[in-house]
Amino acid sequence: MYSKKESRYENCEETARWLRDRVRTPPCIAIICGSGLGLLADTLCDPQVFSYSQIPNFPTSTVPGHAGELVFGTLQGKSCVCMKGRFHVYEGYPLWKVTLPVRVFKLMGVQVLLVTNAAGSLCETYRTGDLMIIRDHINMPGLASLNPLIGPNDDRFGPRFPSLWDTYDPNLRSTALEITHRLGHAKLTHEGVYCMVGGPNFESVAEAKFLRLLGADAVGMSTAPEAVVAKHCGMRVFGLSLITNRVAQGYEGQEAVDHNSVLEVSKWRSQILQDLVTELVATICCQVDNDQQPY
Ligand SMILES: O=P(O)(O)O[C@H]1O[C@H](CO)[C@@H](O)[C@H]1O
Ligand SMILES: Nc1nc2[nH]cnc2c(=O)[nH]1
Repeated sequence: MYSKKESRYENCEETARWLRDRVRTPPCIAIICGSGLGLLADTLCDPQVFSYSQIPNFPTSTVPGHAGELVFGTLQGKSCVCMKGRFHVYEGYPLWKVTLPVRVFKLMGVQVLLVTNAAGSLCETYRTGDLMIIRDHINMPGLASLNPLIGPNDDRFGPRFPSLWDTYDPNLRSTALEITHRLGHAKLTHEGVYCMVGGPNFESVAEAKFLRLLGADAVGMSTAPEAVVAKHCGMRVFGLSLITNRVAQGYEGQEAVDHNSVLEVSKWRSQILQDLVTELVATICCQVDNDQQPY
């Protein structure tokens, strides 16, 4: 799971330097696009696109709906990088690799991470197509020692024992809520707890009931490791789930979920999600790190 050689600071530095040598403006905001939600990246102005396969040390995307491209450009005048496709543990990647892009972004000067995902609803009042602003998460693999911070701690990234009580930035959350009201989406927006499971199977009924009892409002197979690593290295984090399906908590009258239906709902609702993220980016104050620090 953990490889000292491959997860070291110098690898992230090499990738960051490779990108920084090529991008016109280093980013101050990073956006990770969830399943089927990559269209946001197409709205960046003055884009520069890199296929993951070109980038040193980067994994490649293997999941439909994750194009496998890094797009640099500006959104609302802010210098951004968008991951059109993320990495998941179920693809066979170790957690340090799943989260490597976040550390690379940190070394490029990113201060704010916006994470989106497709998720199933466990909360009775959420409907398919709703949005959930992530207030907190339950990192199920993390609780069982599958945590991206396991291994020798490199203090250049962050402390050995980071606190996670305020991982999802309260100011970004309240600003996002205001925006959804302004855009007329208040009725379909919730704030709740995202639970990450390893996947790739969707939940059994008993598992879904168990996760609900634990306090989870939505469940997916990503996001928590990225948020943990971003918080560890001092970034502000905002998380947004698109509810693509209801998770069955009974044995009758439920429709089975599959990845195609997840992608269909993402396509249907991606404009709403894009509008919210775009408006949120407009409110974020951050400075482009133009000097070559920290390397
Ligand atoms: O979390 P994202 O990448 O949005 O993808 C979600 O959608 C896929 C299942 O359809 C899983 O990968 C789940 O995590
Ligand atoms: N684990 C999990 N991931 C999802 N991603 C989208 N929907 C779901 C779901 O119902 N369960």
